[in-house]
Amino acid sequence: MASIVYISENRVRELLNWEETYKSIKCALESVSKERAFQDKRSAIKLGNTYNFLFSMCGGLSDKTYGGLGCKLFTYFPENFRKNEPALKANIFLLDEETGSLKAVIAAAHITDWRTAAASAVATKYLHSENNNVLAILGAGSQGKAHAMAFKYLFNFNKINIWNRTTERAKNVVDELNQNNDNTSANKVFVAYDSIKECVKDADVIVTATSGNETLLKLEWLKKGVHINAVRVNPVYRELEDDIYKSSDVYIDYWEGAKYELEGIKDLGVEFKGQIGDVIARVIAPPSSDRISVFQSLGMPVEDCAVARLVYDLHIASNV
Ligand SMILES: NC(=O)C1=CN([C@@H]2O[C@H](COP(=O)(O)OP(=O)(O)OC[C@H]3O[C@@H](n4cnc5c(N)ncnc54)[C@H](O)[C@@H]3O)[C@@H](O)[C@H]2O)C=CC1
Ligand SMILES: O=C([O-])C1=[NH+]CCC1
Repeated sequence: MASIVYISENRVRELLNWEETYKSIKCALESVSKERAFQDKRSAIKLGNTYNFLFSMCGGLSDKTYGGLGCKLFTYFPENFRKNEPALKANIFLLDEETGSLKAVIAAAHITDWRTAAASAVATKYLHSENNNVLAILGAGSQGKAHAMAFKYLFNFNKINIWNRTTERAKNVVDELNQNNDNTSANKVFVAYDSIKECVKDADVIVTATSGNETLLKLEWLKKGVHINAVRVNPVYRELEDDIYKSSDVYIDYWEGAKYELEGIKDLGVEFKGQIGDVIARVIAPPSSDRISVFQSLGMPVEDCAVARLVYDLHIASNV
């Protein structure tokens, strides 16, 4: 029996790059439109009388380059910050597609950040073709930071505004991103804001990536034709006010998840236009440029399979 490979968070960080992550996630998103994705909604188990959860996301993606079979197990323990530990801990179990044997266990917190940011980037590419000058990000946590890096790299926005509930955190993240981007330029690309209204005022694209229960974004603040990637996943609380959903073209990643996790948005009378993969595959049209578009992201099991396969192949190729 072949030995089982373990790939740590540090090793994943060394291996991943935005070009390949983007391509693997585009493949995963498109696969739902081409019957190459085998997956269901994520399962969630509440752990007794706590706010702790254990989730699983299992599936298979059929593709020569990015195909994989696997399952991501992750926990969300919101009180972990008291122990100086991240709330989300994740591992992907990658299985052999021929035999079902376990091939690798891959630490997946970084994968989750990067693949989610890459999914927003693919959605932005296919739903919003023009004017990528100013990006606004609400939330300077792991997702907010990964989105800032991905969108700078993949689109080259001239200005990336970042708001966080505590401005101190937004400033720290902005300083770190500017340092890594270009230490010498007087015009810094990343700018911290303490007002959401000011942060999004000139934005062509917006990302919302917080974990609070408040509605953050108002329709009256938005530019015509703006594209929004709404990353927060919660069946009850939403970061965008209801009027935004009602006045926009709303796209999703996969129907199986949306049926269960996005009921609250459907209850507003919003009809989803379809899956991003259907736009990539030209089964449905993208929105017209004067409409507000929303990508309501849930995160799909096959995204994890695609990036796990990528990480595994890169690890094996550079480990000989
Ligand atoms: N769509 C997808 O595929 C995925 C979505 N997510 C979602 O992304 C969101 C962010 O996750 P992470 O960045 O990993 O978390 P994190 O814990 O690193 O960051 C959370 C952010 O939310 C902010 N926040 C907390 N309470 C707030 C409030 N009441 N008002 C405004 N901001 C508040 C914090 O300041 C922080 O910036 C979560 O809602 C999570 O469910 C996470 C992974 C994948
Ligand atoms: O797809 C994913 O991994 C997650 N979605 C929401 C929290 C984590």
